[in-house]
Amino acid sequence: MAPIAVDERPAPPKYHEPVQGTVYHGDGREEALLKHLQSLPELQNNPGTQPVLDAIHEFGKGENRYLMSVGDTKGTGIEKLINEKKPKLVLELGSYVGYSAICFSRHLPKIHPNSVYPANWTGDAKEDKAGYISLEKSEVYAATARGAIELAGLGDVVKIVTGSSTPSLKNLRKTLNLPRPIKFDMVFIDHLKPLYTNDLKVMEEEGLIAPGTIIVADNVVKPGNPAYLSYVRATPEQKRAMLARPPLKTQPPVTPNPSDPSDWETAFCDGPLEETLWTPVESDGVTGRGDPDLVYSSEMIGGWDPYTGERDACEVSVCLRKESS
Ligand SMILES: C[S@@+](CC[C@H](N)C(=O)[O-])C[C@H]1O[C@@H](n2cnc3c(N)ncnc32)[C@H](O)[C@@H]1O
Repeated sequence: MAPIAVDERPAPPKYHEPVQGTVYHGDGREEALLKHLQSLPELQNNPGTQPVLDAIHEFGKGENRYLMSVGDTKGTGIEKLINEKKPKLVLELGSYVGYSAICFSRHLPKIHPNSVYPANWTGDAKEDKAGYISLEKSEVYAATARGAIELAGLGDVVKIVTGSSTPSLKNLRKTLNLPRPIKFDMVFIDHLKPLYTNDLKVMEEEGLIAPGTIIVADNVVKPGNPAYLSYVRATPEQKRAMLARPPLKTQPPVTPNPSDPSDWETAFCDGPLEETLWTPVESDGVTGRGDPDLVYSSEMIGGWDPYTGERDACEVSVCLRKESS
């Protein structure tokens, strides 16, 4: 595993205290954000994507306006990755108000100018499809995201699917009328932290993740996700041994993050895999066994929360190959 890629830029200014344990979404701020964006004269008439991202970020600086977006520092690292790896089909878990969807999807039409985007997809398996599919549980947040994405001129490029992620993933091919196999080139996981591992396993089973897919998981330092890191850093042998054990009916104690930040690079390489035998209730009864034979190579991209100045990172895992068991 490569070391944490250090972001050389200074930490962003601190606009809010850490929000954990407080109400930091769902109190009307997302609807207020949409109204605000739609009221700004400079965002009407195709302003491009950056002014919309800047306006979302500015709004989030206000009192009780913190937004749980990926933000600029981690976002820039992922944008670099997109421009380097040139994914055609990108899947996101957790749209929220659309910041990451705008930030990442804006590169697709430049990289793949001749491809067909979701607004014009047909069922034709031979079609040269590109696009950004984003899953969001909340109708309210999805409405804000759609509005912001329209203002950014990306309405044809991004498709938001509302509903709980796990059943949405099970039904995704049908919902989007996509042929099988349909592998996504990149997946951005940024929804409910305990769901990361179960949903990753569901995507493996559904063939949405396969050799070549790059998976970027946000917030693996703040608040952290030891079970997820253990899964993507485990060997096929470790995963097979784990699957031989019965599923857990209750959530086991969550393993804490390492106390020394320099340990992040190697932490969880032999981590709490047993925690992934528990399926959160939010999975709506869909249990993922996953494909233990998939081999990943992982590294972290460092950055900061865009408003609190807390250090955070994304785990970038490349699916290298499928080992025969
Ligand atoms: C951290 S925010 C996403 C931020 C967004 N990716 C960005 O960077 O702009 C997490 C989002 O996941 C959504 N979410 C939570 N549980 C979900 C589930 N089971 N299925 C789909 N979305 C879910 C929340 O409603 C919230 O909008």
